[in-house]
Amino acid sequence: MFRVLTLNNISVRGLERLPRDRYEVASALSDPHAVLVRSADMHSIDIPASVIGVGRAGAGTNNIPVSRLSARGVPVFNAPGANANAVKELVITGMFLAARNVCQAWDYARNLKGSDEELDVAVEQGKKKFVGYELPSRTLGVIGLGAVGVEVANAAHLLGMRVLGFDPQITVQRAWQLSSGVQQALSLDDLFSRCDMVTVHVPLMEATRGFVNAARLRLLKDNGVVLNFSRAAIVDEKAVVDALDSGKLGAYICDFPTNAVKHHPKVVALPHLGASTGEAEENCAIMVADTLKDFLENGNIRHSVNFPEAVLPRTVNSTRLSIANENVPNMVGQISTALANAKLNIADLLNKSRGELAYTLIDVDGQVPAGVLDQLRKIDGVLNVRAL
Ligand SMILES: NC(=O)C1=CN([C@@H]2O[C@H](COP(=O)(O)OP(=O)(O)OC[C@H]3O[C@@H](n4cnc5c(N)ncnc54)[C@H](O)[C@@H]3O)[C@@H](O)[C@H]2O)C=CC1
Ligand SMILES: O=C(O)C(=O)COP(=O)(O)O
Repeated sequence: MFRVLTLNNISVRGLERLPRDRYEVASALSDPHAVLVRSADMHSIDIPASVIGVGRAGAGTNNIPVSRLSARGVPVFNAPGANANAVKELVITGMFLAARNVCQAWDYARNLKGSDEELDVAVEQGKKKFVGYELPSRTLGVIGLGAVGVEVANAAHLLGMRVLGFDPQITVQRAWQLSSGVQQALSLDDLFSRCDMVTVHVPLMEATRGFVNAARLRLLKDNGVVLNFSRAAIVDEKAVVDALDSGKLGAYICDFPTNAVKHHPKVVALPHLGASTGEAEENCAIMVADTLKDFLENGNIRHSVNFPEAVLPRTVNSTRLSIANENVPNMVGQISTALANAKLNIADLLNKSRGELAYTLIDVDGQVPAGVLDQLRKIDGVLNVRAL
């Protein structure tokens, strides 16, 4: 029986993928094998030693202590692309909110007082304050061309905007998906200096923290717009408020209502709604539950942010060993020697590495005695051994 601890509400459609006869899933249980999480902060909690896998039903993993878990040989999984359409739709909504001053105009209208005839007069007088612009007259810069960024760039291009993209590590898969009408910016500064609107779709990490800063905002066209549906700290909020106050920025549209920005009249701050659609919640939960199940039951690794992709079909009449280890020389040699000394025959083997970590799946004919597993665990650099 596998025990799975949930730290956030996870869509039932996903949890249904973990059959009750083999899985106990609850928001409070002891010695869990795995954790399912959305945005709950795992940095501040003790993750029990029993945990062998963590699944993020979403994209960003900055709420998870990934390097601490890597050192324990624990893969962290996410659900790449599963909520990208939901985020794209809200980003495009945000562009319209900014271009047509929708929130400020709505606020004006709902606060009008008087008879309907008086309201008509106030409407006709007041509407000139909210004159907007149309998207095809503007240039959008998309920073980060991953699952969300590519969708946003393609949609904006279809709306008639000129679109520039910047992502030095774009994958071949995403480059294939990107509309050929999206032009490449050579650097962040190049992008900012050629755009009216900029939207960020990068993970929060040291390299991206505060990289929408005062110097870059100065490069943007006047009355520009910044959209941030990634993470609050990617944007230097003080610089944004200064730019809003000076008129350099016309609007900041974001998913993070911090005290620094939420009351500003030119800010629209939503309560982290990017992935909050029924469809996205289901997609993410299903994808991550399937991934976690295949890992727990077969040791296969897909969609991990710290481990290599490692998928090996199972051999009949064999025991599967999954071994997480440091990526150092002679690990496979030591592992296969230990198995040979125990007169165990290897039927199939897969060894993959990623950065400082490596992962080995081995199908061994017959049963593997517990003593052999203990020997494998004693090999210097081995982080985790399971027999499945
Ligand atoms: N508001 C919300 O509810 C949601 C927010 N997010 C946020 O959006 C982020 C992006 O999500 P996805 O597109 O699904 O992730 P992704 O991993 O598919 O794409 C991220 C892209 O950023 C690029 N990148 C990394 N560092 C960069 C840099 N310094 N400059 C330019 N590009 C860089 C990567 O090469 C990658 O292509 C997530 O990490 C998360 O923080 C994602 C989903 C929902
Ligand atoms: O997927 C992401 O990165 C998100 O930010 C969505 O977060 P959530 O699952 O809605 O708490």
